[in-house]
Amino acid sequence: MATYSRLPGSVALITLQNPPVNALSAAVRQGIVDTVQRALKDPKVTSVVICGQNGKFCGGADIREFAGPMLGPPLVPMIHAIEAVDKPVAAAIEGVALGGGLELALGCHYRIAHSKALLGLPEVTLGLLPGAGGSQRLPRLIGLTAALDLITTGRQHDSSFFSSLHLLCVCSQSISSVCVSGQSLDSRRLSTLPCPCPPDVDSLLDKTMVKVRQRSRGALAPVACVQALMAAASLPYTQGMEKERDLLTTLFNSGQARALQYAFFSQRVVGKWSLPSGASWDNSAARTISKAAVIGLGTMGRGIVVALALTGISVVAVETQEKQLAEASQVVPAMLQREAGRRSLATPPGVISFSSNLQDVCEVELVIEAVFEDMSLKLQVFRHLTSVCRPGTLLCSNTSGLDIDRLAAVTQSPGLVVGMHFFAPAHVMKLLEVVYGPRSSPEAVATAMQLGKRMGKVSVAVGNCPGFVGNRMLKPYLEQANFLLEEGATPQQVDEVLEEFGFPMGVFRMSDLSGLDVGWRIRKEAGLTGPGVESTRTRQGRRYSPLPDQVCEAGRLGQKTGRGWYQYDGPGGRVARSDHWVNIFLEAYRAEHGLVARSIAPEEILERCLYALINEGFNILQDAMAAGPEDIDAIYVFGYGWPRHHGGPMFHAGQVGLGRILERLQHHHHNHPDVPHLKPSTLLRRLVAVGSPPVQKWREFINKERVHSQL
Ligand SMILES: CC/C=C\CC(=O)SCCNC(=O)CCNC(=O)[C@H](O)C(C)(C)COP(=O)(O)OP(=O)(O)OC[C@H]1O[C@@H](n2cnc3c(N)ncnc32)[C@H](O)[C@@H]1OP(=O)(O)O
Repeated sequence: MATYSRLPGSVALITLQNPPVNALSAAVRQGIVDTVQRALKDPKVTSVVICGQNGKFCGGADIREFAGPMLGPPLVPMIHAIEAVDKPVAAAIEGVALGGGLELALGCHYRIAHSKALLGLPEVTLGLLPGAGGSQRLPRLIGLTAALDLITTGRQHDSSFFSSLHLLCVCSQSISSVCVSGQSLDSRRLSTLPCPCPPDVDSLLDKTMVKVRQRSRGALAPVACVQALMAAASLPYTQGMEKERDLLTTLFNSGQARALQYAFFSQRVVGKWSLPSGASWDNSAARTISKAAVIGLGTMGRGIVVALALTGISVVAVETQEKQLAEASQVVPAMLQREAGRRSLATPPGVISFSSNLQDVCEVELVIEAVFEDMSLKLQVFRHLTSVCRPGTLLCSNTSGLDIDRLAAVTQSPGLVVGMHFFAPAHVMKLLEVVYGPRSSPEAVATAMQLGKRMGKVSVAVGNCPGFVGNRMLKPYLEQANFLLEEGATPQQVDEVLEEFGFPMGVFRMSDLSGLDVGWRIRKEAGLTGPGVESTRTRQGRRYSPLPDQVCEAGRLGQKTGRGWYQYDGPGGRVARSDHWVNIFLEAYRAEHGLVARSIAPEEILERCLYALINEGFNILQDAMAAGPEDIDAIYVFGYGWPRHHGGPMFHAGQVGLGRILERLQHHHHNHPDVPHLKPSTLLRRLVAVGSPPVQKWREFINKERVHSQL
């Protein structure tokens, strides 16, 4: 709703009230319409100020309402009516003015903001465009070039940025009242202004279109944003608004908008974590960490040190190899400085001290071990840590899939051990898997989750199983990609299909980037390859492709060696080019194993890779290793490049139709009975059997099934 009050004198104050962010729900819109009318009718009122309750102007349209029928007064005519009134209306912005909130402010005649306010038009991130006149008013105020950047990226900025664009005036005190009166409003109605465009407007629009298409392949909203701004640049306001409306309608009805809105809420759902034990975010206290240590200063360790220091935590960075330590003590401060500059931090970074002595961690509150991915080495480190650290120190491992419980077992306080699985580069990537074992205490999980949040990560609590959630699902995906090569595909064909779907990189390019030796080592440890293992295509009772092992044996470890599934311009090169060697190698491999290459349709490539991955997601939910589909989807969107406009693998499954996924998995499993990952999971079957409920209902269904022991 919106409340109305008359300040002493002649100013009417309208306050938006819809906690927590004063989103423009039907009730708020109705409140605005009513209170503006009241201000207009009151002869004593000469000007109007619109503000938001609790120090927040407005977080935009109420996203939760998008799923239901449209109720209450629509935004566009409401804002238009405000712009048309003949008493001056000012938006007094504190906290946030985002999306529809900023569009409302753009309909006002004046905008004044607190210096710390955050403004932006993030609709594109929800699969929409600023469809309440924002795409037409903003470029008229700040010019086409700046508006294109803001609207197509959805970036948010503080008020000093916007005041430099003459969008608002900034004040440094809390806003209690603003009064503007006595001036002509003609030039304050943005819809009546021309749109300032650069001389090479067509080239600007073309270049932006190419850029947005490259940035998020297959995403509709950024393209629609550019089209709306083209209209602003070339058409009168009224026709521009018609274009805006048509584009918005198309976006609203697209699956992409639903997927992106789901992604918005899943990011928030995962913060409200719960464990099978009943411990959860609202009943578990977290410790505040001010001093931490990182053990191992390879690529991951260095990134973790920077991520911690950026939050103001003092870090003891330990590396026992002198050469590595010397290199890290040069590189890490530079990384920190660069990242701190990029983020223009409010908190000064924490102090980093480098050491080669594990003893130096004795005073810290939390340790993150990031040594080489080798269980015996990690066990040795944990035994040492438990003897040198103060009782009560939290011991975390950055393992990407090893058993947290085995590490906990060698410590004096297994309850204080959790996994903190970062993604490379650790100071940049948003995802953090917080891995709890059966003995991890709620306090340890809560602390790791909160620390992740402080570092700006999307932290997801996951159970302790090989590969946890992300890498466990990646395994069947990689496996299918290798099988497809055996059957006749090339790495480029597979990658193109996945990139067309929206992944920034296909599976083979991604493997080359990460280093092919990572998986090779894991397969050796699992006894799947290496000296003494017979070179067959069935190992440990299931189909196995030795292709990636043989590529490694040829010394091709990916980008770092300049050769992998592709060739690069020397070691460390980044541009992947197809390699004749790979084609000859694949032909020889097929001939050796009596395989006849067939032409494989893109649909089969996509289905086998994605549905095998999705099927493992269902197994993970069934095993209670993730609390709900949102957890899996957040992991894939923030850590594995899953295109956000497809919501995440589990959401995508719902959009494709669970019945269809089941039917295709059955089909592929029938053709490849020796591939257990293609066998449809029990949970998927159960969901189809009860009529394929929407993804938002799965959590409840799984919990019920578990109670009745159906899973
Ligand atoms: C016709 C088309 C015209 C207009 C279209 C739009 O306006 S679309 C909406 C555009 N606005 C946004 O995209 C802003 C989304 N919100 C945010 O970015 C952040 O929530 C915000 C406002 C910066 C606050 O961040 P903070 O970290 O402080 O809180 P949090 O994100 O956890 O949010 C708190 C709870 O508020 C819910 N929420 C936030 N924004 C909206 C919204 N616009 N509509 C509905 N609900 C919103 C959020 O889900 C949290 O609720 P919870 O129950 O805890 O999940």
